[in-house]
Amino acid sequence: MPQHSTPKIGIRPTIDGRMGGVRESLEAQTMGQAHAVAELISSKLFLTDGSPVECVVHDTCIGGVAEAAAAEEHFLRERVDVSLTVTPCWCYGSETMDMNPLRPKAVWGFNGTERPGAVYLAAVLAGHTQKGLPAFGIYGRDVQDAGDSSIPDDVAMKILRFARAGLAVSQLRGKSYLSIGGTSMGIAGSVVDSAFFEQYLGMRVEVVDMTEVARRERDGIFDQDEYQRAMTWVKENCTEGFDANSDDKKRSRDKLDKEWETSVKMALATRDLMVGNPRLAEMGFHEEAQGHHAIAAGFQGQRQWTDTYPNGDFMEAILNTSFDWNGRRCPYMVATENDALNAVTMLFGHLLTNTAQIFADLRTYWSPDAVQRTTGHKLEGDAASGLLHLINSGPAALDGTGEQQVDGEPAIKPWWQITDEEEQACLQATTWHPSITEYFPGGGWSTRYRTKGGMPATIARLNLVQGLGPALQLAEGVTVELPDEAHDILDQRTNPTWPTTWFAPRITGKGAFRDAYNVMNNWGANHCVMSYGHIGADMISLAAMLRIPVYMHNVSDENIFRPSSWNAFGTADPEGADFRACRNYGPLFG
Ligand SMILES: C[C@H](O)[C@@H](O)[C@@H](O)C(=O)CO
Ligand SMILES: [Mn+2]
Repeated sequence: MPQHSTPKIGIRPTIDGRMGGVRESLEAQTMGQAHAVAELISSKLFLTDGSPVECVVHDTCIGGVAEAAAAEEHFLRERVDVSLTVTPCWCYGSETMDMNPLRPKAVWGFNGTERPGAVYLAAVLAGHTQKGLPAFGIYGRDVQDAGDSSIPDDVAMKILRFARAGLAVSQLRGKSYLSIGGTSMGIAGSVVDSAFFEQYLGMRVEVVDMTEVARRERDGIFDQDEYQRAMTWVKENCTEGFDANSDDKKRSRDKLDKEWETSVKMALATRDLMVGNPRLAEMGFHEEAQGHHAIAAGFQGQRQWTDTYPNGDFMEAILNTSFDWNGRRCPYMVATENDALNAVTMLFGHLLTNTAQIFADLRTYWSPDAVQRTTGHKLEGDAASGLLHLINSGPAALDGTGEQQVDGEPAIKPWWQITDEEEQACLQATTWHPSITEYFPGGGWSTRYRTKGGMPATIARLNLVQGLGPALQLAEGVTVELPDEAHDILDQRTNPTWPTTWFAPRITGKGAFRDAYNVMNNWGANHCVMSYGHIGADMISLAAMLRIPVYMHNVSDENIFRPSSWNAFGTADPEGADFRACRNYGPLFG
């Protein structure tokens, strides 16, 4: 099996190059600042496999171009895909700067006045702006004393936001999106655009026909032992719920049992197609064992597959979840209906948080009046402006039940922080139902749950706009729990065999956030992704690194952190400036 390296963050301590007093007096402080930043990042940030993020501090301070070149060679050897330059003092701007065009970069200039770190920061950022190499500038609000080795909170917040976004870029780069099948029911997001993946994400698109999944099922090309274990686990942990089909559309028990078997095999086959499996090599399937190096995938399903075979609901739901019969593990990002643009949005959310993502249709905006008319319930508090109904067959991770906890509140956690009890609670809050035969003639098992209320969450969507390119939209808000009776009335109007999340966007009174109706009305497609937490600001930093403008968000101005050159495209209207800056720079890998 091929081996792959993990991305690292490079720390560049830059220094005033004048020897004979100035440089020597600053060496210890500059190196100390670099190590403090490395320590901050490695103690707070983790890769998706749960390992702490490694930082590479260049072994010498960088006082001029020879040392800058040595740092670059060092970073290329170590797979440093993200760089953070730190300094407390004046340094020679264009001689010390990181000029690698693909590497997201930031500069922290110490806010002190004994030595002019902020003057260097401004000078080097001017260089970055002038040369078309955007860099994030970090300048603490309050002056620190020369000997102060601490990292102020506002600086730490920006360092971590930059690092999270930069690591997301580096984890995308070089990977594949695996399109299993083609376009589903005319959904534009599943018209997979290779050029977008290549130019904006540094990824490639791999395509396999859905018949490959059928072949693996037919010929038993999956780990047979694992399959047995998975079936036992499913019988113990996946509780069957009601069959919502009319009597003439109900499928026989024998057929339903076979659908379970196929569903589990589909999960094994899809995962192996994405990331490979050494067990397949032991069985003689050496090519299959390698997989497609996919960090995300999509399964067309509807209609050609689902008209004949069980749908992808179990496969998508379980792969997107943070655990299965093998215990807790990193969730795979698998989009239903092969909606590649939602898959990318899931990837953004996942790489920024290490958590499972909720893929959903944005089915309905329920106004307070409509809810009151149909249920008698009055929406109040977070829901006063109305609710968005997130629901879809299949791919919403079981983590979306909200049965994990942070500080006693419903949450979705990185897979390595989830406890046995929380895993069990997610499974128990979920029931599995025979899919609706009229929609899915080939059958399959759909998940049903109801997300707990009170979770801070962000919904997002990447759209492709002809003539403009990609554009991201997002809305921070909170999940809402309706009283049982009201929930049931609204749920029964839809497909009650699918998971439901009631989401209330945070209303700002401005633009698309005048009210919840306008959030729905301005959504760019049929799908969205819900991520745990308020991650809009992190998404905005990530989008800027990739030169993807964000056209609708409710993140407050103080939390927006983009490369400093964005300011030169206009400061009064940051949303408009973002479009101009992204257009000016063009796609990162294009
Ligand atoms: C069953 C239906 O075809 C649904 O899958 C459909 O409404 C969608 O999810 C569209 O995104
Ligand atoms: Mn859908």
